[in-house]
Amino acid sequence: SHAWGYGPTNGPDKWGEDCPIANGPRQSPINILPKEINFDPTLKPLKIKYDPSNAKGILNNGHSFQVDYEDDTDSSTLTGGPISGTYRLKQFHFHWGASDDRGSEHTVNGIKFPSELHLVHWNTKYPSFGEAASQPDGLAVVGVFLKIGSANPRLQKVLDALDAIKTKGKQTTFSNFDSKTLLPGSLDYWTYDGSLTTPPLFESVTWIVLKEPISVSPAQMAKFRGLLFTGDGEAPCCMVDNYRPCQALKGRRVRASFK
Ligand SMILES: COc1ccc2c(ccc[n+]2C(=O)c2ccc(S(N)(=O)=O)cc2)c1
Ligand SMILES: [Zn+2]
Repeated sequence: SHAWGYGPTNGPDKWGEDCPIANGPRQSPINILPKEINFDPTLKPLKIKYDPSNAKGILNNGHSFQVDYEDDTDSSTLTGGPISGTYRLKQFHFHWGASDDRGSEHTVNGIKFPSELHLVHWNTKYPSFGEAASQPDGLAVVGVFLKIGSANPRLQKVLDALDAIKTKGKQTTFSNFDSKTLLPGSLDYWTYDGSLTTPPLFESVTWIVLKEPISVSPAQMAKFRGLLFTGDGEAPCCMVDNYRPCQALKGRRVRASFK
């Protein structure tokens, strides 16, 4: 089977052929309708503790780019919020569009943002990320919307590394980066039970989507769009529109940590 992607022959509408769970009961992303969401007073505040020295490298994986973290100790963790126990930061990555009118995976009242950041954490009750990735309580992903505005200085170090990883499979060292600086001022969030938004689409993710976006400038968005889905020597295909459309809620409840 040809590898999955975001094109007309291997995109989200085709993923169900290799991944039947694509039509499962807890798929992501979803459209968030704030008016239909209940404030849940039992939800705790998010507790995020990241150690900048855990940043390892930055990789173009042919679907997005990701910054990978050392995850063999509890030095970069997510606790509190809707989750119980300790989840370790594994990587963060983005999804974005070919133009500013689309690119995010989750939407709010049907509105698409130009990009969405995902910080991926795994439940330390399991021995490794790979083990946790397929468990119903295995992963917790913090989603942050990017909104067009002034240039975001916190993104600059990530963007400056992209020239070195233009094509699929390229990676370079990326050290001493505090991904906490990517978060907005408020940690108010919506949360629901969902899935990975790319194959294998495992229904293993507690989604924690922050209400407040962070800013990104048009010039910074252009840098994301300068990456390629394709590898060296292949006909170049711009890495854009690497987002999955919203999936059916199928009776799931979305909760808010704020009034
Ligand atoms: C065979 O087991 C796996 C497990 C996970 C895989 C994966 C392939 C790609 C991405 N992942 C991921 O880790 C992954 C995929 C999607 C997301 S997302 N966009 O945050 O939902 C996060 C993480 C394979
Ligand atoms: Zn993602």
